[in-house]
Amino acid sequence: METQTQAFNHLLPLDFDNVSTLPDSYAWSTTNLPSDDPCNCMINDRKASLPVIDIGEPNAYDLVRHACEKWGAFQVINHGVPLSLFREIEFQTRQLFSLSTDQKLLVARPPSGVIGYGSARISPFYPKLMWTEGFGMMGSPVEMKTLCDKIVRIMLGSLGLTYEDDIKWFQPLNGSDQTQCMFHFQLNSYPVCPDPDRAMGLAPHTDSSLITLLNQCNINGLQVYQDGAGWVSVESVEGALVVNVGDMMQVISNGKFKSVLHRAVVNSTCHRVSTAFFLMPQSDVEVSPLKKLIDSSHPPLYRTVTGKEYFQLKYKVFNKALESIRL
Ligand SMILES: C=C1C[C@]23C[C@@]1(O)CC[C@H]2[C@@]12CCC[C@@](C)(C(=O)O1)[C@H]2[C@@H]3C(=O)O
Ligand SMILES: O=C(O)CCC(=O)C(=O)O
Ligand SMILES: [Fe+2]
Repeated sequence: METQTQAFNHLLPLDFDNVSTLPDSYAWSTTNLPSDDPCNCMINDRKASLPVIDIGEPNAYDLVRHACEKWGAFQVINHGVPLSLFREIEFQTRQLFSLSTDQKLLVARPPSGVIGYGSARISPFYPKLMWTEGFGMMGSPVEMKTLCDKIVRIMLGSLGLTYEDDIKWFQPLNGSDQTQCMFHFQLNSYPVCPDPDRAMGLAPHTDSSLITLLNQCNINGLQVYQDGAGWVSVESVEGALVVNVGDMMQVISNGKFKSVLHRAVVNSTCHRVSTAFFLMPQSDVEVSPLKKLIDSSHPPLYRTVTGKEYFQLKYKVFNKALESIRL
């Protein structure tokens, strides 16, 4: 049973600025754990490169499809989002996290909320605390909405689908009032860590989104899990965005595209920040495998679920959420 203090710890991050040794509550184990145990923070030095795809290229459809089937993620370039926007977002993110803890706690995220300052929402599912602090908000710059529109269009197109014909609820992302998508914008901060090999930035998880656009801000830390290879570092590419396949995309693609298991590790030399845009269905939207992907030899793998129902499930059974809606 969690003590009140433990429960409280899950909510509010440490004041990382005044810590010279890793507190035990933040010390993860690398010994006597299987390599694929989510609590094993062992950093292997395996390098495999996530595909870097120019979405302006004619063969982008095939490259995106292969990456989503094999990795559940890829890096995108020639995406049309100005570098100046990335730099401005990163500057403001660093300004925010450089505020004093008291100031940041003025906008603390409520225990079951998603908006505001606090520790990762997935903290309660792990025995140790994570070396991170985050700030969540709703909404997103129009450039990111447009890019999501482009990327989802390519992902669906690679399966012979279009969102106009096949996902009624996914309307053009240019502000049309029928759209039933929502955007969660997450800022992540990973302060310099005194003992990074025994700490965890953001523990293994899949995103609940359709897709997530992640900017590593030119400092490595993201790792994706690949069967057979284990944890693989994603080399940060200047100006590129990482595209994660989320749980909702695994559902609508009827399992063709895999929601990528990923985590973030920390370092002892620089304060890393990352920014992530989550493209989500609205709470009342019914999400299910797309009809054109179902036939006599490809039955639906998941039952219909609303956005709200899935998020509630995710924060109840966590990494068993997709399994729990399996048909
Ligand atoms: C829109 C969402 C995705 C998210 C849960 C949330 O409702 C708001 C916070 C999001 C975030 C950001 C950091 C990683 C993550 C796993 C988490 O703990 O909170 C994601 C959640 C998710 O994708 O399930
Ligand atoms: O900081 C990172 O590289 C990963 C962040 C992440 O996975 C998330 O915000 O969902
Ligand atoms: Fe994530």
